[in-house]
Amino acid sequence: MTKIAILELQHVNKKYKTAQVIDDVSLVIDEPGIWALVGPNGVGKTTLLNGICNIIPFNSGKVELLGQPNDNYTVFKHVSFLQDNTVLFHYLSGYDHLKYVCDVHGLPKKRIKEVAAYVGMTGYLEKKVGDYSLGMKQHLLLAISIVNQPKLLFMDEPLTGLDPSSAILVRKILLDLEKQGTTIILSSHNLAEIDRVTNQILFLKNGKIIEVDRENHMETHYIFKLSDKLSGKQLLMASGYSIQEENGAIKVTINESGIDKCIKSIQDNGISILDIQKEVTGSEKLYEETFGKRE
Ligand SMILES: Nc1ncnc2c1ncn2[C@@H]1O[C@H](COP(=O)(O)OP(=O)(O)OP(=O)(O)O)[C@@H](O)[C@H]1O
Repeated sequence: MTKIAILELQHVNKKYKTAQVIDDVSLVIDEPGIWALVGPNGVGKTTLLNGICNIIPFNSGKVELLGQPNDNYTVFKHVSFLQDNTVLFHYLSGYDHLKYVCDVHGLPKKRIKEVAAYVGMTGYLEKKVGDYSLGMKQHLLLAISIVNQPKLLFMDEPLTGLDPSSAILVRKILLDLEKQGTTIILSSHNLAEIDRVTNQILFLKNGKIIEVDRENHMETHYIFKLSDKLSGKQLLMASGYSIQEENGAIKVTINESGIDKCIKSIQDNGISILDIQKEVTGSEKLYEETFGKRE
């Protein structure tokens, strides 16, 4: 039996007047997971997502979502798209928006409060959207896009206007959804957040998709807080580890496979590890290699 792709693009094109924004793009995603769609301002990320979700027509080419053509609207029972906040109605409350979407999907009313609590917007659910801040609108957009527990979720800049704690919450929600089997394709300029949620990046450049598996390019760092920073630093340097000092902690750049040995060598020298945090980086370097340095 042939496997049904989660998302399949066949030779899609989009031209605005003379500008070929999407140029003969083909892509198959057939494993669940999170993909980041990345590229400089104006490169065509929103155009691509809008075309995929049939908000605007491509000039040519074919799109299939969960094995169905994207003009078969029944597929949108399982596919959601978090667009920018211009899709919201200022004279309606968050509750009104969610009620409408629940009615469309045939979901019970209790789902409204459930999803509002999950995205942290219970406190302003009844307020009119016209009185929402940018971040509050973003929470509502997120609630709308996940209320139906989609199998495939497109997100255009889901982190816009979010304070750090909201960004952390969104990260948790993305990882929860991924665990539940939702495939997420999100456009974002926030490379540090992307590093925290996925290895899989789709760069958009000159109308073409460049697929990158960051696994081969990522760097793993462990940030140690030690009982004796100076001795720890000397020990790690003498053992040949690549280290940096950062806010009173020592950051060691090391493969995951080498971390146990590193921890043991610190402890064997009588130094206590007070805290240890893992950080993965890599997409910024790849971005610069693909598009040049950001100003
Ligand atoms: N309706 C339209 N008519 C004409 N040109 C358009 C239209 N919509 C977008 N464009 C142009 O297409 C290009 C891609 O725009 P798009 O909004 O898709 O980029 P983006 O990668 O999402 O940008 P950003 O990161 O700034 O959100 C831009 O040059 C933009 O000016």
